[in-house]
Amino acid sequence: MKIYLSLGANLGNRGETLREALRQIACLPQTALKAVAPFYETAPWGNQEQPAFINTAAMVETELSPLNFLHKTQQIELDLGRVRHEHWGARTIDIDFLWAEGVASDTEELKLPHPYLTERAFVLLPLRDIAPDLLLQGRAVADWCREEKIQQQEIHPAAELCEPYPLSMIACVDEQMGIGRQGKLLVHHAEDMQHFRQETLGQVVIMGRKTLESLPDGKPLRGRVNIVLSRSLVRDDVLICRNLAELWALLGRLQVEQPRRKFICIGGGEIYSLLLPYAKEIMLTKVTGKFAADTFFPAHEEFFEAAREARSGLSFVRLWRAGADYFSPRR
Ligand SMILES: Nc1ncnc2c1ncn2[C@@H]1O[C@H](COP(=O)(O)OP(=O)(O)OP(=O)(O)O)[C@@H](O)[C@H]1O
Ligand SMILES: Nc1nc2c(c(=O)[nH]1)N=C(CO)CN2
Repeated sequence: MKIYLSLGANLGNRGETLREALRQIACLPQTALKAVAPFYETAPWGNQEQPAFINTAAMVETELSPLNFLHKTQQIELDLGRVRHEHWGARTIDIDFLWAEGVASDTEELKLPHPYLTERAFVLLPLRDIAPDLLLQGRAVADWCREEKIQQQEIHPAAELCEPYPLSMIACVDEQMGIGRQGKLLVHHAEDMQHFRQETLGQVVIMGRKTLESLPDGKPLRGRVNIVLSRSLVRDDVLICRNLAELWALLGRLQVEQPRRKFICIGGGEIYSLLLPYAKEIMLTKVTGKFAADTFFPAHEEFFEAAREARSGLSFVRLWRAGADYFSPRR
């Protein structure tokens, strides 16, 4: 069954809370996350004495019953720290059911379609991004969005990543998943250098301090936006993020500037481990042999092999996170 959801947050790290909620929804049993709308910054509706919200919409396909699915999303709300609960008031996270295929319900616990579905721009505009033709009371979502009372409500694209898994990773590994020894790559393979260049050129690369220092002359990579995750580094030829919250804020701004750029993590070991939970794609170059590495690429059982190409004695493997094949329209 298809279910459309509305998600909102106006306390804490709003964007990351929404992405975490989406990741948890994508992991629910018998459920696939199929579409996620861009995130919007929205003025509070109802009680206006509260901070602005970030809102989005999502579509899942689930074999769970609507009530069972509702209980699961309520548990996710609790896990993400939703404590205070006043009607139409501030919240860390709110997950509302908007519409479920073939289901009408009018109990206290579950009202479907959602009673205010056609009243609120923060619900309708994200929904239009993923389901413009969905019929609500006989009218398409895109048509509802043209209503004057919807047009008057304050809502703007948010400078936020909307994809729950926004990152790619690229690495060259030996047979033991080793990536380096004593701060250096295990092998230098011209074909792999060419592949790395091709995959990263024009994109945004994210690395740790040690990886930056291991680049030729310790300089940033040309033709790419270089981001370094480091608590202490000070220099002005790269963008520096002190923690993940700063990284998400920076990537959100970069995505607004140029929506089609990829965010590619290029290492090293600690940064791969830190960022793997947010990756949807891994590009691994596999080298035959064992090179006594002291640094390794982390375990990644939640990924499956989507493509493989053998060239010049190397295997170029593309892995994809299971369940991360959702659609996310670009603005
Ligand atoms: N379509 C629905 N989606 C989510 N919760 C619903 C729905 N219909 C009824 N409920 C019930 O509403 C309660 C949650 O209400 P909540 O306080 O989140 O509403 P609200 O978000 O403040 O208001 P609104 O639903 O108008 O946005 C839960 O107990 C839930 O069982
Ligand atoms: N902009 C905006 N306003 C709201 C929201 C929300 O998600 N976005 N949720 C509310 C509780 O239902 C009340 N008001």
